[in-house]
Amino acid sequence: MRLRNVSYRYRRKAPWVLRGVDVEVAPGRITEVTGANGAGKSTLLRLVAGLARPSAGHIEQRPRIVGYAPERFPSALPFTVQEYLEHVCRIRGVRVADRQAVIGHWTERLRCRHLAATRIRDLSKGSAQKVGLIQAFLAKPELLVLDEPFAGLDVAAMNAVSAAVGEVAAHGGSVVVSDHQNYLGDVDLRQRWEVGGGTVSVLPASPKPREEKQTVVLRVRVEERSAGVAVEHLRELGYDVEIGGPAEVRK
Ligand SMILES: Nc1ncnc2c1ncn2[C@@H]1O[C@H](COP(=O)(O)OP(=O)(O)OP(=O)(O)O)[C@@H](O)[C@H]1O
Repeated sequence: MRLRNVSYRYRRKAPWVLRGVDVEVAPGRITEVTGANGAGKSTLLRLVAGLARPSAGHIEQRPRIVGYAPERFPSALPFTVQEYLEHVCRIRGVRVADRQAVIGHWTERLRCRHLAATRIRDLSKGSAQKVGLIQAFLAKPELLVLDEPFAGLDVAAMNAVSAAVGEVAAHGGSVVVSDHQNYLGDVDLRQRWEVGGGTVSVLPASPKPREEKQTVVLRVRVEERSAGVAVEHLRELGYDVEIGGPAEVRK
């Protein structure tokens, strides 16, 4: 997908937010978008996702299935979480037979399955943010556009989102994400777009220095029959998991 000489302003005669942007989004690549407040990052992401049309220039070869999560999820929606996600599955063409499994997978992964019957307007800010992210992942996006996805999330959810972003790219999807918290540090970033002064500069993503993180080892005891599920969840959250045999567990 390519943005060719794209310019954007919100109204005729309003100041240009972006001028002559020429950038490419390649399959399997994660692009991090940075820039000061008000530089035009959200505007650029909406153009990439197809939610705004360029005032000049054009966008070619946008993938068909686009997942987009806005910076602030519109939490006044009159649905429960389950109703909303079913609705999204319907409009995104997720097969009827797969819908419950897909919704279950993502709500489990982001630890909000227990909120299925809660009305979206009654969710906490972080939980609403999770639902906003889940709807972007539901239909296996070929292009995933996330605007500050980590704002307001707890650490487990941040790890889960970071891992899910890596998976979309590993399956050949393109990902464009603004992340001023630098939380995407552990995924394989390929390029960075710096938005400023109405233009977008393409920079190689400087590999983030891997900090020596302090780690601790936790022993988690689970029933043998639940072990597979527990290991799967922990690995999805990005934790290193070693499996001890029954003798070791009983100690
Ligand atoms: N709906 C709108 N109508 C008119 N102007 C807008 C609208 N949305 C954004 N703008 C203007 O466009 C410019 C870029 O805004 P944008 O939200 O894209 O920046 P941003 O880099 O995402 O900022 P932040 O880091 O604060 O989220 C700003 O000057 C903003 O005031």
